[in-house]
Amino acid sequence: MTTDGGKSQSVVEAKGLGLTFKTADGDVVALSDVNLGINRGEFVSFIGPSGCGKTTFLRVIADLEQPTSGTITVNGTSPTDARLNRSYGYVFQAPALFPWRTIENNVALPLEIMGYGDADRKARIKKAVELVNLEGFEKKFPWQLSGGMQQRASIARALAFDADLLLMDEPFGALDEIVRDHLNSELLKLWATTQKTIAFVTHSIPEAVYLSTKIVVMSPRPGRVTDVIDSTLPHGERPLEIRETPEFLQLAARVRDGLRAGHSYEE
Ligand SMILES: Nc1ncnc2c1ncn2[C@@H]1O[C@H](COP(=O)(O)OP(=O)(O)OP(=O)(O)O)[C@@H](O)[C@H]1O
Repeated sequence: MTTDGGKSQSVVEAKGLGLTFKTADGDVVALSDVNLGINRGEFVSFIGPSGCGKTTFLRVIADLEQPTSGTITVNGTSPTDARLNRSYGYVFQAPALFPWRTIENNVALPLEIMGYGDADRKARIKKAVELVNLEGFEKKFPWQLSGGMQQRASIARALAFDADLLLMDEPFGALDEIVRDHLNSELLKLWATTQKTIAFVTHSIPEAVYLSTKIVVMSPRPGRVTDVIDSTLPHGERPLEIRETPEFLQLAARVRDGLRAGHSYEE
């Protein structure tokens, strides 16, 4: 296994990565021969049909699943070391906030676990809450907030300890289109401001194209990467209207072609 000691631009490096789940009904090949690099500061989206291994790949990065073949490094180390070094924040599909804790106390949770002192904790909560535009809602409970605001709170929680890498598993999948648009443009701003590296799972072609500097198209049975598209759109903030430009539509068409090629069934 090669490591770069954290010096290079590479945040995630997967080589020949495979993961087969052993189940009562036999083997399930969730990932097969995945070769992929994510560089520092990139916004990488993973798109593909249900069951193609997107979540599994994120979970391997996060050390929540163990690969059965190949290698993967995170920040130049093993995923286990990266986890112990608090190298990433994880945002789940559902907000997963504790209902009995206020927003600020939910954001505080990882900081409490990590043993940050009172003053440091307060400063970090303030900064994270500002980054997701939730000022004024710190004392509210999750159930007093809309779904979009709850998801912003869980992003704030993932940002609170300032990990360089943000893993986001379909964070806006359950939200309506208008709210999703809004959160997409906020997320881009946040990414441009913080210069984090983001790995983002989605089912939506426009979302993947709008957000990403790189789009990884995956296909199921077994989960493999069928196309890696470097975005030609400007990096950094993008107006929502960019989605009507020929360049955007061309990228979207390429993603769609990649998804079609990976499908073994009719639409
Ligand atoms: N713990 C597990 N045990 C057995 N099989 C699993 C396990 N976790 C995932 N799988 C299987 O591995 C495959 C990949 O699952 P994964 O959740 O990574 O797909 P996905 O692309 O994220 O899907 P979705 O878009 O629906 O979230 C699926 O066939 C799934 O059923």
